[in-house]
Amino acid sequence: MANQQSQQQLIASIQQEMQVKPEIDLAFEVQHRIDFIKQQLIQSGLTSLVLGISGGVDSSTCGRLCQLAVEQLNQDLNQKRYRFIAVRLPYGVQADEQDAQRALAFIQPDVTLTINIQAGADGIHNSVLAACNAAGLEPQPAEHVDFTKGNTKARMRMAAQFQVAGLYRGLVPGTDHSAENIMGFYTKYGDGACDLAPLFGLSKRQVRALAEHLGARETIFAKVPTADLEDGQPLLADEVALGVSYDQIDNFLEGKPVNDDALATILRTYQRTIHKRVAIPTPN
Ligand SMILES: Nc1ncnc2c1ncn2[C@@H]1O[C@H](COP(=O)(O)OP(=O)(O)OC[C@H]2O[C@@H]([n+]3cccc(C(=O)O)c3)[C@H](O)[C@@H]2O)[C@@H](O)[C@H]1O
Ligand SMILES: Nc1ncnc2c1ncn2[C@@H]1O[C@H](COP(=O)(O)OP(=O)(O)OP(=O)(O)O)[C@@H](O)[C@H]1O
Ligand SMILES: [Mg+2]
Repeated sequence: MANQQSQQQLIASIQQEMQVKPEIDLAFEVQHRIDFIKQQLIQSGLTSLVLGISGGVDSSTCGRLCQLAVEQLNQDLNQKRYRFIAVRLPYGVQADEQDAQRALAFIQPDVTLTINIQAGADGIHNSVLAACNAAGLEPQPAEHVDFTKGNTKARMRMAAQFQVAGLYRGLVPGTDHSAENIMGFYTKYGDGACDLAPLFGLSKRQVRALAEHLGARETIFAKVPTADLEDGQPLLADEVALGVSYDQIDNFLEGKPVNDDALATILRTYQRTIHKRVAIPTPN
């Protein structure tokens, strides 16, 4: 009984932290998030937004919101002061490149850059392995090596976006929403590193609904989510990696019924990833 009560309290506190509304007004959410982006840009004194566009629904939605934000700012000022820089960041040739091109066509960014992260990611990855080997550290299983290399790819994308932002007086938005945030399903200081997170407070299905409302085609708003980080498992679906469906995660966030297995996975994963959501620990 006491256990049940403490689990209910834990669920309620996570739901409160994630800030997802059970129902949303799409037009309101779109303008609210555009206003947030505009305000962050004005407050920073910077003039660009720089975001990686993968072809997935999260960056498509966030990218379109960014483009609309700079257009509104420029219109208000009656001059072209602000711009959105979309960045394609393939590792070599991306298997779903066509989706990325469709995303760019939907976003209509002011500027598009393509930066191949393969040389950078391979370079640091191979140097790390060589140094560990030279020091006599024990070799790790191939799958584990590939998994950690995947996080290096995400951090290489982060480095590229922040360098563009540094060069062109920009902010780097992140695409993390509450369904990823609750699961800590992002690379710490990789795609988790950003200056603002315009999609926070939305479940995955709400992000899809925003994309559809913004005029995205079904190929974009219904695309199967993938981090696509591992060499050995290209286009691995998030839901396979997570061991739970976004439908169940969204139900949890929106206060709707969730099955017992999904609930256990969500609570366990939330607790395992607390370190990603808190401030960096420091001694007192
Ligand atoms: N308890 C603890 N307290 C403080 N720090 C702790 C910690 N446990 C790990 N850490 C630190 O965190 C590191 C592990 O975190 P991290 O490097 O993020 O690695 P990790 O969480 O193990 O992996 C990232 C996961 O996010 C997924 N991902 C990444 C990027 C994008 C997307 C996407 O949806 O597109 C998904 C990826 O597929 C993978 O499943 C450890 O190496 C350690 O430095
Ligand atoms: N190949 C890539 N090119 C450019 N940016 C990328 C690439 N892969 C990942 N990113 C960046 O990292 C972010 C995190 O990836 P994530 O997979 O969570 O989002 P997504 O691909 O936009 O949507 P989904 O989660 O539905 O696949 C992306 O939103 C994007 O900003
Ligand atoms: Mg993706």
